[in-house]
Amino acid sequence: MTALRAPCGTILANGEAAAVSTLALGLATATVGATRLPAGLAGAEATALATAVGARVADDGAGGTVMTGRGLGGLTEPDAPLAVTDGAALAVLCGLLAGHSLTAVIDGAAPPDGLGALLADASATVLAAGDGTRAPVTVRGRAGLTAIPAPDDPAQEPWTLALARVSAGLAAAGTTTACLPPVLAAVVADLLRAFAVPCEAAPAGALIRLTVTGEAETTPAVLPPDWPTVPAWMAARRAGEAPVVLAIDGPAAAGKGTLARGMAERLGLAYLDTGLLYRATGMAVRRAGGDPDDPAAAEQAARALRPSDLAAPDLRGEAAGDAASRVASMEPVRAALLDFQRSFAHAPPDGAPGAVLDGRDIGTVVCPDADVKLFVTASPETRARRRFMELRERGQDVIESRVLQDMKERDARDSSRGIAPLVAADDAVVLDTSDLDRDGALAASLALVAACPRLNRDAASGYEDSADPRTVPAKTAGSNRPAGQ
Ligand SMILES: Nc1ncnc2c1ncn2[C@@H]1O[C@H](COP(=O)(O)OP(=O)(O)O)[C@@H](O)[C@H]1O
Ligand SMILES: Nc1ccn([C@H]2C[C@H](O)[C@@H](COP(=O)(O)OP(=O)(O)O)O2)c(=O)n1
Repeated sequence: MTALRAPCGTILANGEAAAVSTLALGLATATVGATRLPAGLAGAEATALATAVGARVADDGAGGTVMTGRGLGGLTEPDAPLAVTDGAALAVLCGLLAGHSLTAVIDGAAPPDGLGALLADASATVLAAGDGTRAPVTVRGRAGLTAIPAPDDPAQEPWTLALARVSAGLAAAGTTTACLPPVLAAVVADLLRAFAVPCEAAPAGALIRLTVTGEAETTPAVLPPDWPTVPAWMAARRAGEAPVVLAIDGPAAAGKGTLARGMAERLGLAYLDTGLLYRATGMAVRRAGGDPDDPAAAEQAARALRPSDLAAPDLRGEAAGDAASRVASMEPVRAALLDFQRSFAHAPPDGAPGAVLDGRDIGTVVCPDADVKLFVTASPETRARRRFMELRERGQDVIESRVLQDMKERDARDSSRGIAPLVAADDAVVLDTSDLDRDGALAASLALVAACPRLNRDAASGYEDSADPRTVPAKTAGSNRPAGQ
């Protein structure tokens, strides 16, 4: 497997996808009952592995696979070496096997550094050939693993080992924590929840900390053919519930608007580009012949602002951006625009079940209680390039180095102002889009929304009413106790 695709684009690539696929088959084989794994998760290698450790595997008739597992601790000892072509998948597999009283040889990929030591902490043994970095690997597992503590600085741990710790933790008493990159964490959290494994997600710097409860009573998951996807809870939210608020902040041309619009469209939410309010205010001052640095003129323009002013055709240009950045540093202007933004968030137009707002201070000032906070960023050079291309496509005659310089000045002004400066909220997830295309950034953000603990908890009853049963985890049949117990 080279990639795991969400409906909106590639969500995990290469090793990450192989590791998630292995975790999925591990969960399926450790659950009594039938789980349908979509085609993207159950490739030939995963299917062969599941069969070799005792799961029953059948075609689901739609390109996917139905795996019938034997329960936690119920895997059987393979009678031949297991073939794994990816080192991350190998690490996850070793973690899964570590909780079983069996010995297995795994051949193919090299084990990641530190895997043996990590699983030794859980009381399992991993023996690697030669210098310990080459295949084959022998795992001697045992029932009743100890949960492996996270390292002192989890951010320094490679994600391969963090995920191996999660897979070993499924069979260990107590909780296991692992810090993973946001998209991977969200997909893993979604997968664990689909099998009813208790899992909490919380931001930890640029990573997400997952806290996973081991020895949980799992139930067979029903994963939709296009998993990973956003669960149906958004559609299932009932009238009268507090609107969902998604706050997206970050510097200029980081991709906030593109992302916010995409999320609003996918989730059926209303969208407010709050930068437009400041742009319209700045341009109103300019059009009246005033100076955007004049606080009295700026406040007056902010108070006089009407929703129809946001449709003015000249608000997207750099002149408007510059004027906006100037009026935005004035407290009375911000106060005058605050009500408009909060009303939009708390009573979204057209009866939408929630709102996405993008700006600079949504997560910190406008909506500090937002359900999900993203701080979208990218390197100044990347952002300047994007803005340059955007302006050039609009027929404007611009010089890239000048755009970069203007952007750095605006960043400095937005970040250093005394009031509502551009900073990430403590509880925001930082999403760096420098190496993500539009689809990748959207997929990552939707996955984060899908993993938001509060929204998932709120949505628990909504699942039952959902018109789309594909994302409803089956809660009725099966458990993770081995058959006959
Ligand atoms: N992830 C991305 N990769 C490449 N280009 C992007 C990405 N996100 C946005 N863009 C482009 O960059 C420009 C700025 O994006 P925009 O969403 O307006 O940023 P912001 O709202 O943060 O100022 C637009 O031309 C947009 O199409
Ligand atoms: N919530 C907000 C939104 C924008 N601003 C300011 C900061 C920016 O310099 C200007 C213009 O913002 P806008 O998001 O439209 O600008 P970019 O598209 O990111 O270049 O307004 C703000 O201070 N608070």
